[in-house]
Amino acid sequence: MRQVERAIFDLRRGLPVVLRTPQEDILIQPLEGIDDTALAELANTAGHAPSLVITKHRLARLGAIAPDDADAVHLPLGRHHRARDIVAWAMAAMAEPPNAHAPEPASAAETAALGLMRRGLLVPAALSARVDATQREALAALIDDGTLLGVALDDVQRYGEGDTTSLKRISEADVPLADAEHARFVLFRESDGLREHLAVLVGDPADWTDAVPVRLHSACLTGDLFGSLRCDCGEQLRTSVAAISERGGGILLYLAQEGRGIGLANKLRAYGLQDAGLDTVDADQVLGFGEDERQYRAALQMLAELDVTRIALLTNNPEKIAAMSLGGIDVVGREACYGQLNEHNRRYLSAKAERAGHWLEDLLESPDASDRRVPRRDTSGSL
Ligand SMILES: Nc1nc2c(ncn2[C@@H]2O[C@H](COP(=O)(O)OP(=O)(O)OP(=O)(O)O)[C@@H](O)[C@H]2O)c(=O)[nH]1
Ligand SMILES: [Zn+2]
Repeated sequence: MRQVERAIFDLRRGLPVVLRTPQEDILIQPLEGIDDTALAELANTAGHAPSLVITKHRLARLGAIAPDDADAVHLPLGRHHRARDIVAWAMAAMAEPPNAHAPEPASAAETAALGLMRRGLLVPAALSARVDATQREALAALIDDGTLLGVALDDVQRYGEGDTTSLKRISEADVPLADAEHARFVLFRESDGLREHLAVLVGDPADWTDAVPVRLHSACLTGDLFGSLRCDCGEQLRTSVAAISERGGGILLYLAQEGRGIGLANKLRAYGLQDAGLDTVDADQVLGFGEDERQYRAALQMLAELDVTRIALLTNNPEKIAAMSLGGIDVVGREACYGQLNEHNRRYLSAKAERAGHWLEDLLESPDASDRRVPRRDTSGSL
């Protein structure tokens, strides 16, 4: 599995990697940062022009449908195609590849490669080239001398299942907070080392109520740390810690899911697209992402490790409740958790309500949004 982790790092550096099957070798290169030289080199190493691999979300954005509901498709390219155009076809708002309406389902290797790129927080779009028989020996030499990394497709497909991303409890300490003086931070690391998540334990677990108040908070560097007005995250973070403390203690899970799981680099790209007129869901789709790429496996593992099985969630997001329930957690209560509405985040919050079904009506319809900042007991709804 370490080869797979190395492959993610090579892809993040913009380097091609070779996915190997008993029948063939496939060269994969992320589209981010590609230029004409790299494009020509890829074609020469493989012995022919590559294809462009994009997700079904990107294809939908181009107005086409993936055959057989495939997760990804590939579009053959010619040697005359330029890197700049190909990059635009994969991730610009208004650019359409010439053959978008005749996509072929991506091969297993191509689909697996996009999975690695997501794990590496890259735009899920790649160049792929099946290595020609005439080039196989030369390619094997490049792998042998360390120029290229070769990874078995089998390993890539098994990666991410089970053990590779299971959490280890690494370290912990008391960290008194302005909103909860009695707080303890417990850090967990995914076993491949790529992501770290925090459990912030508020109060003394012995005093917690039977249904432990829990907030699942997805990281938002811009909002949590800098107080960005584009979203409501920073205020949700602070008010939920205060609310948990007021309710006798509980847990805030700070999840490494920046940008709904697409990463900070892509969130900033998505912000650029939103400034050009798209809403938060469409902007992510332009980049090839689904409307919410988050998974809650880490949260479930942390709750299990902390021996918590019954919770009251502070959230406006029905998906979080569904994810916990599906994972075997008894969600016995739900409480709203609002930030403050302002002219910069109104559109974002409206899109969350309208497109993703978040329960934000009270906030969006409030004549004076500022009275909605602190989550209150009386807003708790039945499930
Ligand atoms: N892709 C993308 N992510 C965004 C955008 N604005 C905020 N985010 C991210 O959205 C996530 C918000 O997470 P949470 O605060 O857990 O919120 P939520 O899903 O709205 O659910 P609740 O707050 O629990 O109701 C964070 O990871 C932010 O970084 C955006 O415009 N695009
Ligand atoms: Zn935010």
